[in-house]
Amino acid sequence: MTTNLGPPALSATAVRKAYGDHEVLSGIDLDIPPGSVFALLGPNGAGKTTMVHILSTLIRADSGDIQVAGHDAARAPDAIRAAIGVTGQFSAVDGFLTGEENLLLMADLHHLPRRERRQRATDLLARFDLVDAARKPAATYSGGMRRRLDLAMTLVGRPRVIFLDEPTTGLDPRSRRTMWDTIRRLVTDEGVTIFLTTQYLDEADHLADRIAVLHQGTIVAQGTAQELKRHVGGGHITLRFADARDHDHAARTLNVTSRNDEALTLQVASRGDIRSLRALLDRLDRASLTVEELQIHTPDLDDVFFALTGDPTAEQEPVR
Ligand SMILES: Nc1ncnc2c1ncn2[C@@H]1O[C@H](COP(=O)(O)OP(=O)(O)OP(=O)(O)O)[C@@H](O)[C@H]1O
Repeated sequence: MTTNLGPPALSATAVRKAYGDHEVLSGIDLDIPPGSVFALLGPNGAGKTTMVHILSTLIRADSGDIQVAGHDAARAPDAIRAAIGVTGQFSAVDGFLTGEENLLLMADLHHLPRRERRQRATDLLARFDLVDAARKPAATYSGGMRRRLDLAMTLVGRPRVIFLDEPTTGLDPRSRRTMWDTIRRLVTDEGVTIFLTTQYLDEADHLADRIAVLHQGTIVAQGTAQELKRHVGGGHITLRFADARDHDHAARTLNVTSRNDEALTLQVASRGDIRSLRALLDRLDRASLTVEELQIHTPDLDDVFFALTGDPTAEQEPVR
């Protein structure tokens, strides 16, 4: 849910970064409202990690303007660092320490007062469902518990913007769902802004209010999951006929995108909405053609991703 209060939590204008003559980011613009989840999607090597490193002030862009949590990256990188949390693929969890000790250590690093430090650790252990494991070494934790502890440690400093670099890579489906719920709760309960990079399209679909697809250094599409799916197309209806004559007649009557004479199927481009479905069925009725089976394929983020990042067979249409 986008609460859209005040100025953006994060904005980038014309951000460029090159390593030698390899331009990794060629003019990136982003505008992320507070209290929302933003997902940056892109194939390997697209520049996602570079973008996160620039936004979190770990490295500097060659040019462009960046504002995070109201601070300018060039003028006040320390203020940005104080306002953000970053959990990456390399976790900050120390396996020799217990979950509680890891949190207390983090509280010390943030110079929390003595009483507050213990209270914060206790609250976070409860919130991240780690109370039973609090006194056990983190090395004994499952992958999902470790990720939750890592995220809890990030929250010790009460960040306003959190960068999550592939937060569920390597987790089993149930742990991924728990992690998704945890991330969404952070946004609804505390109004933090999440900047997520992921290689999982369903993760972006499930979590993100807005998604940007990064490809070869530029953002080739940006919008809600629904907007991206609508613009890219790729939806179709598959019709299966019992009778070869009906199949052939329908193939000549309808505007088909492909036909299979063995399976007696036809594919018709469609967004899968009720109006176009009714129009299709009316046409079949008027021609007295009997359809044995009908399947609707609505475009998913896979279609979007492949259309934009290089499946040569996919339909392509620029999106903004
Ligand atoms: N320090 C560096 N020096 C030279 N080239 C670099 C450096 N860091 C990144 N690159 C190059 O920049 C490109 C983008 O890398 P980046 O890690 O940002 O991509 P990514 O989208 O995060 O990919 P992945 O999902 O594989 O992590 C790659 O071609 C990479 O080789």
